[in-house]
Amino acid sequence: MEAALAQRFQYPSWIDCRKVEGKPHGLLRYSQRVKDDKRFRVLALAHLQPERRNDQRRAVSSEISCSDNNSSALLEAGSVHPFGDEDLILKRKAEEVKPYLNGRSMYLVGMMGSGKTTVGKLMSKVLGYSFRDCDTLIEQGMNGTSVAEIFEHHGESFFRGKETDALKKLSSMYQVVVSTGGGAVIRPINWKYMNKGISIWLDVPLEALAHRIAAVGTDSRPLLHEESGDAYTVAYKRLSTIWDERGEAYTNANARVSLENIAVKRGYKDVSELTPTEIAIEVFEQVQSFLEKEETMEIPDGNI
Ligand SMILES: Nc1ncnc2c1ncn2[C@@H]1O[C@H](COP(=O)(O)OP(=O)(O)OP(=O)(O)O)[C@@H](O)[C@H]1O
Ligand SMILES: O=C(O)C1=C[C@@H](O)[C@@H](O)[C@H](O)C1
Repeated sequence: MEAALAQRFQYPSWIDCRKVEGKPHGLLRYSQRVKDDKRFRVLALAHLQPERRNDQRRAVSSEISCSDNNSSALLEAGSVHPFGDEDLILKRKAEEVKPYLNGRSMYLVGMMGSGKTTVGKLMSKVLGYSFRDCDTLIEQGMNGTSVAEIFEHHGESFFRGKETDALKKLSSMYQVVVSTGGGAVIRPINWKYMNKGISIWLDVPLEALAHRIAAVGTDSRPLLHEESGDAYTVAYKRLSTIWDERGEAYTNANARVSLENIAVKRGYKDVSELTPTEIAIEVFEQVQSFLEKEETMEIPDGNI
């Protein structure tokens, strides 16, 4: 019965065995002959249990085989967490990416409630970067006046000016993970500042955003605040209008992290199952892809 319920999935990929040596859990153990080949194809077959355990990881049984052009072998069969210890994976991912950042800061962009603060704090911790929240910086610069009060007493355009000033200041810093305000993407000048670092768009479905915002209330989010209606419906309607106005602007980011894509990749039923750590891992994956593309686009010296 359990076997019938189990989901089966495959994740074949080319890997460099120098990268997997010493991975935790002792799962990827290769013979010296295979190690000497350095690059080979690994096919991992895993059986996902449909239910999550308390520790938020899925227990699976797995078979890992590898092959090169001439031969193939079953390397390991046993029980494994396919995404392992997420905290450790996140730490390793950060260590992998960090040397290629050259100290550049990371700017998280996305709609209100997309997780920029939550994910950004995790990223800064594993990178050893500092974390800055652009809204908080604006509030501090106004002697603690809240964003909601700034909107109420001075209007949105005054706030946008302060937001640009804050981004300008942040752009002169290195090794910072910045959680930008949801509307930072609408002014082209802000991109000039964010482009000093690497920008990442957290792309979260509106339904999920509305659920999150309904759960915490709209008091601190003046653009979503309305008098009547049930919290989810009000948030969803306002988010839809805002999305129509600025959805396109988010695509200017250097990298996109789609929660729907991660959920599909991990075999989850929807994005609500994703933990902030899993999202942060994907952020580093997408940053890595961006850096690889950036490198191939660099013009070699002397060819200008
Ligand atoms: N992966 C997640 N799953 C469920 N809830 C989450 C997730 N990430 C963040 N949240 C929750 O959603 C809410 C918004 O998160 P957060 O403050 O990090 O978003 P934000 O993008 O910084 O929002 P804003 O731009 O409005 O300040 C918080 O209550 C947070 O706990
Ligand atoms: O989406 C927006 O326009 C905003 C998002 C918040 O982070 C704040 O910057 C402010 O409430 C405006």
